[in-house]
Amino acid sequence: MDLICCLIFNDILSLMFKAALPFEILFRMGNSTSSSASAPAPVNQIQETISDNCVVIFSKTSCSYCTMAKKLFHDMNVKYKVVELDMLEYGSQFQDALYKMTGERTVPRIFINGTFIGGATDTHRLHKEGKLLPLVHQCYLKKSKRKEF
Ligand SMILES: N[C@@H](CCC(=O)N[C@@H](CS)C(=O)NCC(=O)O)C(=O)O
Ligand code: FES
Repeated sequence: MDLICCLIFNDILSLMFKAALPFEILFRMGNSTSSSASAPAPVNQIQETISDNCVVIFSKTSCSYCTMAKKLFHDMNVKYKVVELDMLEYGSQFQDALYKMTGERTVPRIFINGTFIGGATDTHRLHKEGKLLPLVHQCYLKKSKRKEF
């Protein structure tokens, strides 16, 4: 799909969703239950999400690169947490926070074991080099060791 078309489509879709969905659902990310006044800053929410989940994909629902990244993990039978930025009222602020944390505000932004590993292209390259699954397994191991104590 043409990238510019994709981006315009992304924005239209995002506006449609924002009009249709109630405020609370749009604002919340993950299991957060706080109201807009007391919601933690995007960077803190991102930190919490990437430390709670071995694989996190910051994505947009209409983005084919994002779909490819999700499919890669799905096909490896690896559970992942997706945050669809175009479904969040403050998705753009999350992208700003991701920019601060990773140097880019593009999607997908993928984290494994709390560490940023790159976008879709980087992730596919890591997979080709046989380096992706070991990163996931490192995280599983770390979490299972924590449970032992
Ligand atoms: N090489 C990058 C390309 C990322 C990219 O250009 N993403 C576009 C969408 S496909 C983007 O995020 N555009 C800005 C936006 O949607 O906010 C990757 O593989 O992740
Ligand atoms: S928005 Fe078109 S591939 Fe990501």
